[in-house]
Amino acid sequence: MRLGGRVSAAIEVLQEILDRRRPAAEALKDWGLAHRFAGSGDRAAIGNLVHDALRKKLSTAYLMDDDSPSSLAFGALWRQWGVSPKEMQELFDGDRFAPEVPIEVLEAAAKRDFAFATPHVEADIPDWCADLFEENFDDEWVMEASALSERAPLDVRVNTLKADREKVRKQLAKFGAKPTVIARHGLRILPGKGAERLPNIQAEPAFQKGWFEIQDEGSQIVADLVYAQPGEQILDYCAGGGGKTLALSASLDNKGQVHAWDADRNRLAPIFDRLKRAGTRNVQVHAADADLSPLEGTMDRVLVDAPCTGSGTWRRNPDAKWRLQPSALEKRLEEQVAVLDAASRYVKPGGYLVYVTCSLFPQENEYQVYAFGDRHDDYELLSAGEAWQDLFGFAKPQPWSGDMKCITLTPRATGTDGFFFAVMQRRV
Ligand SMILES: C[S@@+](CC[C@H](N)C(=O)[O-])C[C@H]1O[C@@H](n2cnc3c(N)ncnc32)[C@H](O)[C@@H]1O
Repeated sequence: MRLGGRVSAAIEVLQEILDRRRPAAEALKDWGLAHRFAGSGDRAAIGNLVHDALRKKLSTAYLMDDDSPSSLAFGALWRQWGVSPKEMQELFDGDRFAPEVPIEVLEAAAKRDFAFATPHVEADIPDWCADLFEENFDDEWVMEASALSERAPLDVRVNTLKADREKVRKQLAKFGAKPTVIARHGLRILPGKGAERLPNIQAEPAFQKGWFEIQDEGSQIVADLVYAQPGEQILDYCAGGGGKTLALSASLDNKGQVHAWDADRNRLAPIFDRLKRAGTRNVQVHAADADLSPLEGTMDRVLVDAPCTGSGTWRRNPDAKWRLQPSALEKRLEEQVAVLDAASRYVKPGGYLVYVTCSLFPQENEYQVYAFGDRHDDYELLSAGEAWQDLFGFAKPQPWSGDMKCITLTPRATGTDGFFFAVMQRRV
């Protein structure tokens, strides 16, 4: 397919997503099934254009003065892919599958700016989220939110049980992998531009051998900050697919034990293959209906990687940004209260309760931690700073912290997905 056909396809898929509120991944998959002639390069390019259009949906619609799928796709082509209207006309010339280039709209858009736009438009977030971002990031909130509308890199965590960073870097050097700036065992492959796709590194022998896992640098950092020490007993209470379980297990160097549990058995299912590939011998997976009572009051550390809105991951899931409703936030808040209270039972006196989200809303973060402290006077909120200094030093990019205790990672501050981290110690 030529560029024109790809743009037509992206418009068609965006129509499905916006009119029928379908998840982007589903709409793209269906398009691929219905157009089997399209090659993998075509599908990747169409996917890129759709995701880029969704990332900057509001700001592009504002500049184009139109929020139709066509304007969003052309706007993305112009603003994010760097194709000028004139180049579009040249590239589409003689392509019978190409849509007509809205030349006048694009020219008018190039003359407009955000001087009269409400800030959430420039920030590319739903209007009801603006106050939440402002509360978190003060007068930097628009820049912080905008950073969530860029493409995300592909990060991997080197599995120190089987390899070291240099060994894996050499294997992935052909994709431009470089050591992550903060995470100690990470490598980063930068996102491509335009139609370029990220490499399928899971097809690499090094992946099959368990030398690395795909994991955002922010997720690696918060797992490292749990500060699991060899010989300890750790409970990963919301283990999901086991991303952090695997990192914790590597921190323990197979000495001590990680107990992995999740309320949802389907989410836990992939963990078994991943553990096997990683060569971990110290993870005990507990079924969703297992009786965990024998673990009560015995864990050195309990990690609550809580269910949340995921607002810190909007770079990767731009359609989730527009689908999120206040009612979903309310539901997550209730779940977080329940999960923190339940998980705290397993911490031994003197042990640590770690609370993590991939949200950037203070309601899901600091507010939850402070409210937990009000309900449980046997817990004290500690500063994450010492562990940070010990693991990463202070010369690296620094996370946000409003209270000098809890920390928040963001694409703009730390170059990672958005994550919140807090640690509380149970009094002896
Ligand atoms: C952010 S995800 C976990 C991601 C995972 N830790 C990782 O690093 O790949 C949150 C998880 O919390 C689980 N969850 C939701 N409610 C829960 C509850 N009441 N108790 C335990 N887990 C719960 C969800 O099933 C989901 O897998």
